[in-house]
Amino acid sequence: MKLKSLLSIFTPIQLLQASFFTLLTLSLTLHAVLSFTPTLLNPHLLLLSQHKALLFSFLYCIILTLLAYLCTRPRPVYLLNYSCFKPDHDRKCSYEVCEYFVRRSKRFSEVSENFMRGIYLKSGLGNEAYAPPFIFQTDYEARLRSAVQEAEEGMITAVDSLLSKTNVPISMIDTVIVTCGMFTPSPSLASLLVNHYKLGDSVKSYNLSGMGCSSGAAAVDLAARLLRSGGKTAGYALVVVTESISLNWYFGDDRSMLVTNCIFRVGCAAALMTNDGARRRDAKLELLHSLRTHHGADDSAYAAAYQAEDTHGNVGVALKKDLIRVAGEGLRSHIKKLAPRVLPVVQMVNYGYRAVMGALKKDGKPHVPDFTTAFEHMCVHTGGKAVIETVGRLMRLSDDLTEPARMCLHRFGNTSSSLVFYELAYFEAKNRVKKGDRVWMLAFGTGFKVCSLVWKSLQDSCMDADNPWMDCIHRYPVKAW
Ligand SMILES: CC(C)(COP(=O)(O)OP(=O)(O)OC[C@H]1O[C@@H](n2cnc3c(N)ncnc32)[C@H](O)[C@@H]1OP(=O)(O)O)[C@@H](O)C(=O)NCCC(=O)NCCSC(=O)CC(=O)O
Repeated sequence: MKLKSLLSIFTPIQLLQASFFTLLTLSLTLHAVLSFTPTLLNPHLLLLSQHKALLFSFLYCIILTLLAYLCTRPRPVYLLNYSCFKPDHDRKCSYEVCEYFVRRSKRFSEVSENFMRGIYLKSGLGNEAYAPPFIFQTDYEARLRSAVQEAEEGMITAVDSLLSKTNVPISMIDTVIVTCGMFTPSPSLASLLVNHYKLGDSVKSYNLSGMGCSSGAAAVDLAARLLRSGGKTAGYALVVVTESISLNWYFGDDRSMLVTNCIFRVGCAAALMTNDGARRRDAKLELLHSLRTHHGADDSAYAAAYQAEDTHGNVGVALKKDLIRVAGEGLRSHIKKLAPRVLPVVQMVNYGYRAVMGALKKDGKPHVPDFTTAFEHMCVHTGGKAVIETVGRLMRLSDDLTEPARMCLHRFGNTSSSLVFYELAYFEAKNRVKKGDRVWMLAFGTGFKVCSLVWKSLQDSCMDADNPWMDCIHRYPVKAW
């Protein structure tokens, strides 16, 4: 660690110059030693003296390789901590609340009411996921005000909680990234945070939108890239992953759009990331890999989840039935890229061998490597019952491995891009994460994107006081479907 921080003071050119100088000094020293040593007394030195050119080239290569490794190795990025928003108890959206809202709003046909009831009952959602504030208003009208309220409540609560846990002064935050897929007010939600916390004028803010449920992973990836490119100075990036579903409630009769109403619920997570090596001992996780694959060049993948107007002009997000196939295809191609980065050598060799044999036999059955050898914990995308089932089937994951995803869907619904943090919180609430464990977060997003974050745990986890599972973890796991 000390050597690394010492080396980071120099530019690569200076390091190269230093390596030449070291080589020259070494050569001269060795030459002097060999010239003055009685060769008969030391046969090893005699051998070296006869192959000086070889020896020096060898030494030179070693030094250069070492320097190249140290210069190009990405700076570690840590997740200091994170917080998940848990709305008030009275925002719980039970079956009765849904039924009451749907009937009283008088905005749906009887056929649509029956369809939503059927989907809701089969969805895997329990009675405790949270609805947006407007559902509890008497006029049942979603307005800009309620959408801002929904986003603001989640962001401020999660960030307040995070800052009090991490003891990082506001003044140290130099980057703010907010991701919110479907709601883009002006000024942006990132600016809302800058204003609320009175952040300094040098803060860099980024506001991502329209990127679907994988944008939480994309925001973490962006934060890591910014922190790594920031040179030697220690930086702190606040990443807020939220969604505001108020203005995206669909009032119409298109079935694929009605599915959205049934599974999306309120959620938000805030994470503080840093490249400050001095905070390593306080950090929860270190980011080992991030991988994003975009499958939007394919028309059916692009259209799998799509915001549009229905035939009567009502705006909604259609979750096409084809989404499940698209997610499976995307995942297959994603893990081909992920495998070489994370799998142990033995698994990789086995995977390569099976892939070659499969291609020779042309049996059309792609071999899926055993990712349980690469990760101790998996936060599988909680996009919906069928999404979890597809990931489990495709990757041959046991029910134990998809348990956190199923429980997350049951307790919080599809909270969009923040869902992987709710899953991490589940692992922590169950005290399952130990120091050194590797955690895989896998998220899908409209577009169609597949994103992976691979973390290493830096400490044995325990349940933080603000863990969203705090008051209910004793009841989980339950049978969700
Ligand atoms: C909706 C479900 C809970 C339904 O559960 P089941 O599979 O048990 O039910 P089922 O297949 O019998 O379907 C019940 C009825 O609903 C219809 N149905 C199901 N899915 C439909 C859809 N997407 N569009 C239109 N109709 C649909 C079926 O045809 C059937 O109608 P009939 O009875 O008439 O035959 C599940 O299919 C599911 O989880 N789907 C995936 C949801 C999804 O797309 N999630 C991704 C969110 S997007 C995301 O996470 C990423 C992002 O936003 O970026």
